[in-house]
Amino acid sequence: MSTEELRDEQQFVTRLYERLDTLREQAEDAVATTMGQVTTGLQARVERDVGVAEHTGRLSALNAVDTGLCFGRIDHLDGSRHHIGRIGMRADDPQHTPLLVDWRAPVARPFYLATGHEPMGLRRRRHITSRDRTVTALHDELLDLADTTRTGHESHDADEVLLAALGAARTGRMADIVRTIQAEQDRIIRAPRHGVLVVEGGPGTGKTAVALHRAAYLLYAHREQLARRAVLIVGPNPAFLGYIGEVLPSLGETGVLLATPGELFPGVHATGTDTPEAAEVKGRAAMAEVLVRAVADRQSLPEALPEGAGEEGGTLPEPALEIDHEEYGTLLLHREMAQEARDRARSTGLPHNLARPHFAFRVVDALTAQLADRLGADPYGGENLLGPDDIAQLAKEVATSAAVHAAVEELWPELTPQRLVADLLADPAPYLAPGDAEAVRRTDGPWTPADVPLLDEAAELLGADDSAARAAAEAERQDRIAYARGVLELSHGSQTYEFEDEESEVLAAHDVIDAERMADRHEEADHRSAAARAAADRTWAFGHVIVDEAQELSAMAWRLLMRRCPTRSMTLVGDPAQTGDAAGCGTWQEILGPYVGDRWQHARLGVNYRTPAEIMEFAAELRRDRDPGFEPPRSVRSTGAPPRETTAEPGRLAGAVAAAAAEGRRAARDGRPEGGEGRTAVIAPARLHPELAAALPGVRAGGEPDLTRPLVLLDPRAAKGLEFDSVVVAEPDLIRSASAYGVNDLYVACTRATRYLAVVSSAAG
Ligand SMILES: Nc1ncnc2c1ncn2[C@@H]1O[C@H](COP(=O)(O)OP(=O)(O)OP(=O)(O)O)[C@@H](O)[C@H]1O
Repeated sequence: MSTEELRDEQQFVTRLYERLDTLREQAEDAVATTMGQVTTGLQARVERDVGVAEHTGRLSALNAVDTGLCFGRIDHLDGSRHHIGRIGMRADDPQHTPLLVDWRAPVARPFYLATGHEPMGLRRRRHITSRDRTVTALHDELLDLADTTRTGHESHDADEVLLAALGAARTGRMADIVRTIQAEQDRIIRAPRHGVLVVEGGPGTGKTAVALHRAAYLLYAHREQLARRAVLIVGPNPAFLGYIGEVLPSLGETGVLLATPGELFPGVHATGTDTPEAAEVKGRAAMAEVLVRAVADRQSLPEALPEGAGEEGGTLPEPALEIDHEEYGTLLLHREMAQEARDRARSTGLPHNLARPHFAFRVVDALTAQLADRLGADPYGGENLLGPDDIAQLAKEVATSAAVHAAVEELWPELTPQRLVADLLADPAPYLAPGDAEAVRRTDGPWTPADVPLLDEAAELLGADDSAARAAAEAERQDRIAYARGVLELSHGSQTYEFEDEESEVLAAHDVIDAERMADRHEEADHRSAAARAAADRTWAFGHVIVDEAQELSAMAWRLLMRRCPTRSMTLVGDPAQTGDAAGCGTWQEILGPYVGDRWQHARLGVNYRTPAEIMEFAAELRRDRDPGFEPPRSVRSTGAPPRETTAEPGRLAGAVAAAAAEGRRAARDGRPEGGEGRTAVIAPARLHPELAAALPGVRAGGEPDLTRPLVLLDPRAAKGLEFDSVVVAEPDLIRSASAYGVNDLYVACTRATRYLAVVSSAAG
């Protein structure tokens, strides 16, 4: 190995870290100075907030990229070269010479795509491996086959760096793949932002990794728009979100909201669970229609008055609502009057709560006319004796009457989504077939994830009368715009935090933003990040939405997500063979057709980077019972070790699982020159957890699993999207056949391991 090359590279990397430290210090100073500014007046506060947000954003990006700051170099045929890293950096010289190219910059692309066949102008590609700030290895690939110069670091296996990454001990937290993105993945990561892109691929093909790197890429390429509108990433459960939560920060990106579908209705914590039947019924597209009917049914008409009631003291000729006006005595709201008011209110096309004032207005109008007839009637049969002023006064007295308010409330109540959905679930019989109604009936208990799309749909149908709040917000915004004009002058010299590669310009604020957009940015700086504000706002429109495990979402959940993304700029990743939830939709066309017709793109990933070939073949065989032609993705590695299948004596399951887990932990640890004990998971049906937890060291049953512990116990559904060095699957037949699971869940469970899989069944007996 050429020590000279290594030394030169180390010198360069040391220089990069020195520059990083300087930039960091500058950002820290800038944060401290800006925060310490004594401000008086709104303009000064806005200026300070803009500054603090800008500097803290830059500082957190700089803090996050310390590990593996620079990981590659490309040498061009013309003799020029670029170092590739997590962020772009320029030297502190008058020319701002580029030092490090951001991996997302177009200049960096050949690092990921060039091959001997298509070298893209490259002579050589170098992978730089470091530990902390020390360069530990170089791997060079020669792309110009005519080149005879050698560095002594030529890699004999082009996949050496990739295989080392794949074989590394797992930590319970997903790592980024920025050093080793493969060509098929790179094309998806950098696909255009607009439109819907579906990424399909079997287990371990990098769908999640690609989706996260795509988010980072889009935030880089469209920072202005996406920083303001934020990116939403939807994942199946909280454990999964915890598992992927560090990838984007390690790429210097924080403007992203991670959420499960059950977390997308602000103010509601969906802690309950549904039976599979209930979740399936609640997820059907037909529930949207059910909610429309439920709302319409709450816009009611007067029923016949009881015998003896009414003006003449006898049965009324038609149904009417009796209203005891505080001053004028009994008023009668006839069914016909109410119907007319209801028709007019409905014809506005407004949501229920917003149409309510229209209904109330008509009712007041009709009752005023009734009262005027009564009070102003000419005993000699002439015209009504009341003038317009008298009638206006009467209308006021009708409109402010508590009794009239109560009548309006009875016929057209103000509704909250929570009340509507709770009432519907308590009494679903009028809307659903008997079996379905039985499945969803619930009179109390916490909200469930499947309730959330119903609540959101209900919120759409009901609307909230927030006109006063909106008017106030708009007035405030106009103020900010006025002050932003002043700030733009002041920030003449400030730059966005693209201190990047040579492709991107160094943009001064005044070049790219006008006062209005600046005002919006100030609003963000004022309080929270766009992602935090988006989390609290049901009507937020995200700049881009990424859905992982997209095959799990119900039709109702899709309706919710589409509302959050009116531009339909979305990336959906999933694998229909891993669908567990009965509410999960059918084909992509069925899912997307109602929203975008056939205008969506499809990309497929075909290489499994996680699961060794032997384990993958075993898992695929499980599916072939049902689907004889099933072909899994091709594994990039093989270990030579087939999965271990053991049978426990009756009553000894826990002991056998514990023994397999202990062996799994050894397998996770052994033969690692770089150290690390790895992670092991026992995946078993939830009802076995108490018994198994008692036999597994340091493991608890119930609660959110802590994936950073060396050994965890998981339900098959909770294992979705995760990975471990070693996995023990307990009672596969139970997973395959239990009503709560199915063969897809067993397939998911068996494809989580990077090294070792054991399957433990109880002997029949
Ligand atoms: N190019 C790559 N370089 C290094 N590691 C990679 C690469 N692509 C994928 N991996 C690794 O492969 C593993 C599987 O990736 P990921 O979880 O994204 O797959 P997936 O398709 O979402 O799987 P599943 O559908 O089973 O959840 C992860 O450890 C990921 O880091």
